[in-house]
Amino acid sequence: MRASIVATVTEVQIHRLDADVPIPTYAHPADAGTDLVSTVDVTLEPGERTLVPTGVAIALPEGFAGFIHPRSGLALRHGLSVVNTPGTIDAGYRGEIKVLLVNHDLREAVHIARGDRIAQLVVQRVEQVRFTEVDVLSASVRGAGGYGSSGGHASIEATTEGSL
Ligand SMILES: O=c1ccn([C@H]2C[C@H](O)[C@@H](COP(=O)(O)OP(=O)(O)OP(=O)(O)O)O2)c(=O)[nH]1
Ligand SMILES: [Mg+2]
Repeated sequence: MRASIVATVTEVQIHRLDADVPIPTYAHPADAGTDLVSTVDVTLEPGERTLVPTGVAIALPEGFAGFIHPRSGLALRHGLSVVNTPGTIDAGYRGEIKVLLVNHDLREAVHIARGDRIAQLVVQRVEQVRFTEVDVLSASVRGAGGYGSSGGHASIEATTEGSL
């Protein structure tokens, strides 16, 4: 019989700078992200970026960070994304969470209304490390290979001709 896994929930303090903003919740069990809303009406012309307030400030425990990701539906329908995706919310940050939105659509403006869900916040455990300088790094299988060194950038025509 499989042992049941009980998820532990980490409490995070939240302070609303705007009383109308809902406390973020997860839309479905096991969702990674909880949506953030805009507290302003704003229009982004094609290619434009703007910093959007969300009306919330949080106090993450040490050892955690928040990451602001785009919402895929808005990205698909409107080309709306986050410039610095994922935006990093440090555990020590007590200011208002803001989202640096960008309109990647080449033709259409994106209209954001106050209360619209504009991005999602993913809270994760993070590590700090101590860097130790060495003259030669430990060996690895990958070595310095990167930027497509493992292949996978052949055209679709090439792969359908059996070059997988
Ligand atoms: O999308 C973002 C990114 C950052 N922040 C806040 C929380 C974060 O803790 C702080 C600093 O972010 P970051 O380190 O990315 O910015 P920086 O340009 O390096 O500024 P700083 O010198 O203040 O660290 O700004 C946001 O509200 N939204
Ligand atoms: Mg920084």
